[in-house]
Amino acid sequence: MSGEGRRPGAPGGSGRGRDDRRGGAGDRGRRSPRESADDREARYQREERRERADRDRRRAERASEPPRPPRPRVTVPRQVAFDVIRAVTADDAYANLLLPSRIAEAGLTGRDAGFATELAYGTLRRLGYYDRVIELAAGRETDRIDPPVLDVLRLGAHQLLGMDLAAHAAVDESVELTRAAGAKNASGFVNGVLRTISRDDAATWLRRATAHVDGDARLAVEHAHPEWVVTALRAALAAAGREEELAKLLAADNVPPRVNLVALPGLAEPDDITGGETGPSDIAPSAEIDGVSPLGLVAASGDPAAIPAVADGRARVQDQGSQLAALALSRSRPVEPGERWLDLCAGPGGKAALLAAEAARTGATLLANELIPARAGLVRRALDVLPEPPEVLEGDGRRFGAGPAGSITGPDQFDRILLDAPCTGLGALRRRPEARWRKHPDDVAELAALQGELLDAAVEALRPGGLIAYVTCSPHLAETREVVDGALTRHPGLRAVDTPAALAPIATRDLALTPEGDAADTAAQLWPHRHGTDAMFIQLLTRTDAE
Ligand SMILES: C[S@@+](CC[C@H](N)C(=O)[O-])C[C@H]1O[C@@H](n2cnc3c(N)ncnc32)[C@H](O)[C@@H]1O
Repeated sequence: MSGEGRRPGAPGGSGRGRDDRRGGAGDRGRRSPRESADDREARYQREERRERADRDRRRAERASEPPRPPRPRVTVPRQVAFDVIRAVTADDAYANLLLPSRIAEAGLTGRDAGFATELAYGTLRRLGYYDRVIELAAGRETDRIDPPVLDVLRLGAHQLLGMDLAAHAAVDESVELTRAAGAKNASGFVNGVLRTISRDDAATWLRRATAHVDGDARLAVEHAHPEWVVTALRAALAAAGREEELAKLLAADNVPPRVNLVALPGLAEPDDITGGETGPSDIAPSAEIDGVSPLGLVAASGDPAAIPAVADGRARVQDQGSQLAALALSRSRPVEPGERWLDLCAGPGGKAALLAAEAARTGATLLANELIPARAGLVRRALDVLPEPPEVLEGDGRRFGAGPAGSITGPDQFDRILLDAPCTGLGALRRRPEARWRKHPDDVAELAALQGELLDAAVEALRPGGLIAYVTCSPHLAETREVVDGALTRHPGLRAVDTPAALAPIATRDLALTPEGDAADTAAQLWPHRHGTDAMFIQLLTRTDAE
């Protein structure tokens, strides 16, 4: 029979018999001893049809099954965020400097870039709070957890409690991250701790973390600030008659600021920037006029760096509190042609650029000084957009005035001096997510001493009748009012100028700087929760005598 020759498995063919191959299981392949060759062939065909049908059914079943969950891999935004957090906690990197370059290297854009940013910034901002939750969930102190594993847990805790992401994605990817970070043997621990955290909601964990804690210690846990910072902010608010606003201030520190822009006078007008100029990005970048500075805008869509005026340096990203600080110096009294201005601590040059533009349009001359050469380079770059960029000196600001031998300018040289002093930056915690955990109370005393010496140099370099703006992006009293009080005591000819009154006609709205009934307060303290700015402190001072 022709069929037998073609089918290797058929009896009498070249291969083994079918029954042998099947091991004789079941009915299939069983034949009666008296089966004819035709019957056998028919049976083979039946079996073959049945086998084919079975195969097709199995294939169809496989196709209709829900896809098996792929082995969780770490998504790129999570990996980028973890790498940044690691660099911050292990190598003291600055997240705001590192993250943009890591996002660009990973090719993240749009929502993915925003996701990586929220993961990294949100985790770093609330680091102290997440550590408290991790201790409760793990039943051990965080300093007994391997640092890379602790960072995985912090990132996981933020996804569960700060971002409300799906627990399985947050937990599974954290376990993968643990392996990728070379801590494979801790993956069970990470899984267990994060599953414990995921069993309760954010409000429950907050209640647990703040149980038996009161006062500033409680606010510190609740708003993820070190306790000493809470206490310092309470004192600063109290000095401005606003102690009851402490919780609002702490909450504002945890909200990323809007991107504020300044239009440099004489080079760009705020109206030009809102006027539909389009750049190369897919979402047309735009900005709208808003905020407390007359030169200020707020980025509304797209990448602000792609706004043409920003791309060519005529407009800059700058906090509007910083804008008001520079304008308090340049606009609070008329400028006499030929005035000499000094920016004593200019790096990286944000306020110097604004002052240089103001000087250029009023006939004054600006000199900028910066201690750190690399930062002096940034100042030069910031000033490059001006037709005649001001000179930038490199050196210690304490060399100005009639200071020690080596004084470079002698006394009574300048009509206006900006002293935007090196400080703790406790007023800019919104934009530097890890900063609050890096500062130490000891930093304050050291900086306050330097601030006092720089202010002495500024007083000596100021001509009688001239104007100083003493500015810090910290509201800490030891860096603000106490430095000013010290200088007023040391320099009998120095007078505090009513700074709230000076700012009133400059700002776009009533800043309500002076607390009710305190007409004697000459300082201006801005606040994130009240003004949408960093907590800039501004004190104008003048010399009434020839010292
Ligand atoms: C708060 S920042 C100034 C910010 C700047 N005004 C701006 O708007 O971009 C203080 C600067 O003072 C510099 N600095 C620190 N000690 C200094 C000193 N002894 N003399 C001069 N500059 C100093 C720091 O390097 C830093 O660049």
